[in-house]
Amino acid sequence: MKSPQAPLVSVRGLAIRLGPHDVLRNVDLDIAAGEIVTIVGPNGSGKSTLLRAIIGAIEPRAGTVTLRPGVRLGYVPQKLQIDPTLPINVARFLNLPTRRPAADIAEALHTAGLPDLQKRPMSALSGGQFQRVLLARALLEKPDLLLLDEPTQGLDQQGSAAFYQQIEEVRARLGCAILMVSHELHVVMSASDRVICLNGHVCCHGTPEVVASAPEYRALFGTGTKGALALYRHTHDHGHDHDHPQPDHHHEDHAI
Ligand SMILES: Nc1ncnc2c1ncn2[C@@H]1O[C@H](COP(=O)(O)OP(=O)(O)OP(=O)(O)O)[C@@H](O)[C@H]1O
Repeated sequence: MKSPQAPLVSVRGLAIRLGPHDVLRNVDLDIAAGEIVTIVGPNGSGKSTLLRAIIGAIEPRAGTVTLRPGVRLGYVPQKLQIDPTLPINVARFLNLPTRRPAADIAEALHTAGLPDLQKRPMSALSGGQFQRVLLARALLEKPDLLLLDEPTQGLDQQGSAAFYQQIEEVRARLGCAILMVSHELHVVMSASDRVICLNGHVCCHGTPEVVASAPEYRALFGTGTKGALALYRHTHDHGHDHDHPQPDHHHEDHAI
């Protein structure tokens, strides 16, 4: 029987092959309750694949993904295409595939930062509103761990920053952990307790500042985002950081 302190998810020695590609190898990762962890990495580095392995959508070639018993996951995929000619409003969308109590839907939309949009057609939403509806849909699962795959794709920098602040709100309100993938290092890092830099394997990890100055990270991304990182870092005033030890920078082959 695992203790309540066991990680929500524990990944060990994960290797994944898709077609001819060895997409992931030797990935170790733990996500603790309530922490916000961001995965960064170049295109094709296996970020989406790692999330999909965690939700059980992809079989590992080697290694294990262990979820704490009873843990609930909410997943926001990278892409969700909705036929724009389909006459479906927000409330109806959130009732698919399972009908939900209206109060639950209203609460999820509120937590996602979107009150009073239930009757709006999905096709009439802005990019930021659409992402928040997807977030609300994941929140309906009352997740212990929320997995977000590039949730701000297509949003401008201001929209992205606002979305990540909403994510912190969600964590503060629901206490769920969040594992998200992002390209926008300079924006997203400010909302993260820990950052994992992935390139088929874990290149480096640690606090945003530690990763931003790690040689492995700089080799992949250069040094150009440091100023923007400082710009978007905002003050944490609700004390949660103290509950989550922030590991120092480690090299690959160490458990995270
Ligand atoms: N079903 C598949 N069959 C074969 N190869 C695949 C499949 N899905 C993904 N891949 C390959 O696996 C690699 C990792 O893909 P993945 O989508 O996990 O990367 P990513 O880091 O999320 O990339 P991006 O930042 O571009 O979204 C890529 O080279 C991709 O082409």
